Amino acid sequence: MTNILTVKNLGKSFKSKRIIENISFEVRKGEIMAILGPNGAGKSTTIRNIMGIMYPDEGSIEFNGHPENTIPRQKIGYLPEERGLYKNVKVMDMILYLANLKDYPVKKARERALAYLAKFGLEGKDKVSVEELSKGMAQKVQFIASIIHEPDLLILDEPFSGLDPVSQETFKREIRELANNGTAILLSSHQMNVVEELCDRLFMIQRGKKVIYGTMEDVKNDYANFKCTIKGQNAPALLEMIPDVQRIEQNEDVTVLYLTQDVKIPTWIRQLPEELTIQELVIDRISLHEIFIDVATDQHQLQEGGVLNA
Ligand SMILES: Nc1ncnc2c1ncn2[C@@H]1O[C@H](COP(=O)(O)OP(=O)(O)OP(=O)(O)O)[C@@H](O)[C@H]1O
Repeated sequence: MTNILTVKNLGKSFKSKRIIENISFEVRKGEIMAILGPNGAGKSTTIRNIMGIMYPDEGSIEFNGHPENTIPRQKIGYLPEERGLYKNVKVMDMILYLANLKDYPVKKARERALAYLAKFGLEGKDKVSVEELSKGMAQKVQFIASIIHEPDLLILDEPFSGLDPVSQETFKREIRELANNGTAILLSSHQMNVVEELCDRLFMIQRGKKVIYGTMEDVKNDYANFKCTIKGQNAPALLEMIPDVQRIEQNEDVTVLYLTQDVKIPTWIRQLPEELTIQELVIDRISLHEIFIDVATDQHQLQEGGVLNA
């Protein structure tokens, strides 16, 4: 697949503090790539460097074959983390103003804006001023503004925050459709269930450094260890006898045993102590949400270098 964006060995410091270090990844045509990490990990700093809002101290950024200083930024769409639209301007004027900044034909932008407003349930809001919109409505308008000019690369920083579940579904559908039509999408989100469902690949960053990079499938295969949930009153001493357990969590009569990476489930089940009280038992893999928590709290034993091949 064609690389639309190539980020190589990006590094940035503020004063003497290293914020991001050796960040390298690609975003390909037609894919949804997630950039994930705990608060303060360096996601927005990475995005701001890509957008040319700040300049990297080290490394390079290439977009569609263009090096950093010649990137045609009108082919990039950006929904920033900080939402901001001019308050006393009409919705349509706002969208057309932003389309014009991207050198996009006004007539075409108006047609697209009306179609998108209708798609997002905002028919008739084109003549309303931005300050009359609810937070979710304003976010939809800002999303429309970020895609109005048919960008090749779309960068979405926390696109789902503040949206109700129905609007989240609408956004998810639209983002998938844009990718299916060839847009390369880089998306930052803290909602792991949405990321798991929507994204093709992910890049996880912690304290400014890459910790996981790969397809959703590879990440799940390599990091989503099995966990066993047992319902029944069991003494900690008995649970601690069970082999291949990395961590035990107990909450009243529910115990979750987090298993080590290469455990063979049929063999493991046969080793469970006879005395164990089992009213219910479920074995499944941990979710991306749990992988994230493990990585962010340094509980996961990452492989050497901690990185998958993307
Ligand atoms: N202009 C700045 N000056 C100094 N430090 C900064 C500046 N911008 C960001 N930082 C620091 O850089 C680090 C990374 O911040 P960044 O906003 O990139 O994180 P993030 O991963 O996007 O976090 P969040 O999930 O909270 O949005 C933080 O420690 C932050 O305090």
